[in-house]
Amino acid sequence: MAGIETIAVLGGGAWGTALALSAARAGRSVTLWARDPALVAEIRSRQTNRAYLPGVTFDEPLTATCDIADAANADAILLVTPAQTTRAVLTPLAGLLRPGTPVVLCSKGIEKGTGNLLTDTLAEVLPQAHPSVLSGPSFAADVARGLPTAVTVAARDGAMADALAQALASASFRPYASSDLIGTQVGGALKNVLAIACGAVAGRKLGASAQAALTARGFAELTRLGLAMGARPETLTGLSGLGDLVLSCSSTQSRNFSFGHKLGEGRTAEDLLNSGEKLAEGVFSAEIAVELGERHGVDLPVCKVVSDVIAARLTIDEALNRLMSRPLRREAGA
Ligand SMILES: NC(=O)c1ccc[n+]([C@@H]2O[C@H](COP(=O)([O-])OP(=O)(O)OC[C@H]3O[C@@H](n4cnc5c(N)ncnc54)[C@H](O)[C@@H]3O)[C@@H](O)[C@H]2O)c1
Ligand SMILES: O=P(O)(O)OC[C@H](O)CO
Repeated sequence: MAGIETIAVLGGGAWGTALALSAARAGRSVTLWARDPALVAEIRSRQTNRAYLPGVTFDEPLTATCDIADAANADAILLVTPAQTTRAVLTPLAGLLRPGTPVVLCSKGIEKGTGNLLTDTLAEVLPQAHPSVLSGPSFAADVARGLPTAVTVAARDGAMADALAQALASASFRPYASSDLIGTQVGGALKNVLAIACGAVAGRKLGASAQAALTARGFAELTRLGLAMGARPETLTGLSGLGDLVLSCSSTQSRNFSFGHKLGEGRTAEDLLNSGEKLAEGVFSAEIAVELGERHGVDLPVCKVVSDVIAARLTIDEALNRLMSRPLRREAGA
């Protein structure tokens, strides 16, 4: 397999910019596509992205463009826009992408309306692409600053996953290759929903014991759904599953945890969404995760209460009562 030298990153937000910087540090030639001409101008003139990565000056030069056609000929494309925009962002590449080009989905979510994992959407829009996923415990601000990070990079074909890991690896960024596309995506999508639940527990001041219990029971949900959908157990206990769950369920740096924290303090989801809160993917994935669970015959009680709280069908206290009054059961057979 030929080496991956040129990389196009689609998405000029926090994670897209951080991954572009990280790939440049790894020695790749990187083009960042963003839809906002003002941001592209800022990157070209100042090598900064002050709105999404305040305080970070790029240590490696990035080429920026507003024309998505400039991305089509790269050896690999990283898609890093919000999960619900995946279809719209990929569609213009349909007639441009060379067969076999790896498209690495770096967003974490499930497509509303279809219940698709993002690789299913990719297969519908760009069937010629080689489907790949990057996920794991990694805050954009940490990666942008070159703090040590490890992630999972999965591709349909293990040799492609190895090539992508090789291309993205640097002294501070360590990808582990995998061929489990399903497991890698289920972990990233569900941890966002579960982080909202843990944030709400913290915001409602229910205690560290409750937060740990919810993290563990959340992991049981993530595992049940992942296995029912065909994930490998070792992926679910790896970086993109348990690793990312632990990070997001314990840190106020997580936007999903932070969103939940504000719910716990009494704000409503509608109010938060209307007041320009930062992107919290779990808000959009919660309901569809519950639907996926129903489709696969899997019970997801924590995701269900998160979905109900977001839709204002339940208060935080009612959610707690619902979880605590469920019939007792054996832990292993849950
Ligand atoms: N920020 C992180 O630490 C982090 C880490 C890992 C994964 N992720 C995932 O990466 C994805 C993106 O997150 P982010 O942190 O970069 O979000 P962000 O809010 O910082 O940036 C999102 C970017 O997407 C752009 N965008 C929105 N809609 C678009 C559209 N229709 N077409 C083109 N561009 C559009 C916005 O202008 C913005 O530049 C999410 O799925 C998130 O879960 C984020
Ligand atoms: O800020 P969050 O909650 O979107 O989390 C960012 C990353 O997904 C953490 O791995």
